[in-house]
Amino acid sequence: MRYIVIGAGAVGGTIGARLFQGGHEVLLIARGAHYEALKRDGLRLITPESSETLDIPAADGPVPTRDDDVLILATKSQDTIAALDPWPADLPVVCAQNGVANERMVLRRFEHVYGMCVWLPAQIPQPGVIAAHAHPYSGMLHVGRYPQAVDDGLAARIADDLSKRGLVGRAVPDVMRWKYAKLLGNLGNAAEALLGHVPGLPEVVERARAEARAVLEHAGIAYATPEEEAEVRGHKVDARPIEGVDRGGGSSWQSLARGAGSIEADYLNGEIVLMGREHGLPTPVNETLRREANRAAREKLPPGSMPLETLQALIAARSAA
Ligand SMILES: NC(=O)C1=CN([C@@H]2O[C@H](COP(=O)(O)OP(=O)(O)OC[C@H]3O[C@@H](n4cnc5c(N)ncnc54)[C@H](OP(=O)(O)O)[C@@H]3O)[C@@H](O)[C@H]2O)C=CC1
Ligand SMILES: CC(C)(CO)C(=O)C(=O)O
Repeated sequence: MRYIVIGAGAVGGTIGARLFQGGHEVLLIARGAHYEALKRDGLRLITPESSETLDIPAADGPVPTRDDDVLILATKSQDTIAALDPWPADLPVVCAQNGVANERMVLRRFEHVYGMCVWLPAQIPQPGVIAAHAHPYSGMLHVGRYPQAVDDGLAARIADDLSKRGLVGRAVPDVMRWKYAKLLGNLGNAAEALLGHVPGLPEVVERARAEARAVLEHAGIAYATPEEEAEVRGHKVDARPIEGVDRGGGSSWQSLARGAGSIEADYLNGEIVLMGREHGLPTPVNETLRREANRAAREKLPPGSMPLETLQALIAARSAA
């Protein structure tokens, strides 16, 4: 089996590197300066304990495919459709992304779709370099068929392959339940990106999560419980410092820091806004975070550019509207 990692950035680069170290055939798909560096110098994987350069094949677009290829999609959600467009629809696709919208988007064109719940803090400190901040495992990955559990053996095989080196893979029958739980966590991404690490951040994040829990409950959507998540916490897949690498924040923070011009908020806070609208529930906190994060990305503002009081006032105005 060959793993083709589409969007070999922070998450895709780590997964590709760990699979490659585990002895699997891997092809990284990247673009721009990151692709040029991967092609020229190989992928440098830095962890809290080690730094290793890996000579993993890379391409900057689609290649002739084989029957035993598996596509691991690791772009931001807003890039899902464009990134998959050139690839043949008969290949299995694993959505190694946050949010809960990608699998359904992908299922429109691809028949064999798998979700992956990604607990894996990482970043691209410079082109060609991936910093994987958790240790001793770089991450924990729950994987399962979407929309329903079909025991075709592939999820179990992928979980085994991931577990060979530096990652914990788990095949599960209910991957979206895990992804909804992770979505609750990622509602803090936009707030962190907008505010930076100010003392008022946890309170804003908790308000966004409380709003989301009410929406999920109303919609009858189950998500993994904190008790179930204990195994994830047990593997300590939270970010640790790496000497010489500054990890300012999570993936949305990184989008602003890079001046990427887009951010994933429509698929994180925006998912709660969408469900709130479908079920007639107000979601002013998530709505404000979604809108303001998009504006900050569009205007290429750096992380932490919004004062807490400004955000609180915008949320209050939205709540009163
Ligand atoms: N970073 C983290 O710690 C974590 C991230 N996640 C989730 O994982 C997913 C990926 O995030 P992350 O790894 O941070 O994102 P990154 O931006 O680091 O990596 C995504 C990569 O995909 C590239 N890309 C986008 N479109 C294409 C395309 N059409 N062809 C080739 N390459 C493409 C991007 O290039 P370019 O920069 O040019 O756009 C970028 O290099 C997101 O859903 C995120 O929420 C989950 C857990 C932790
Ligand atoms: C949980 C967290 C913050 C881990 O890095 C993440 O999922 C992200 O950065 O998007």
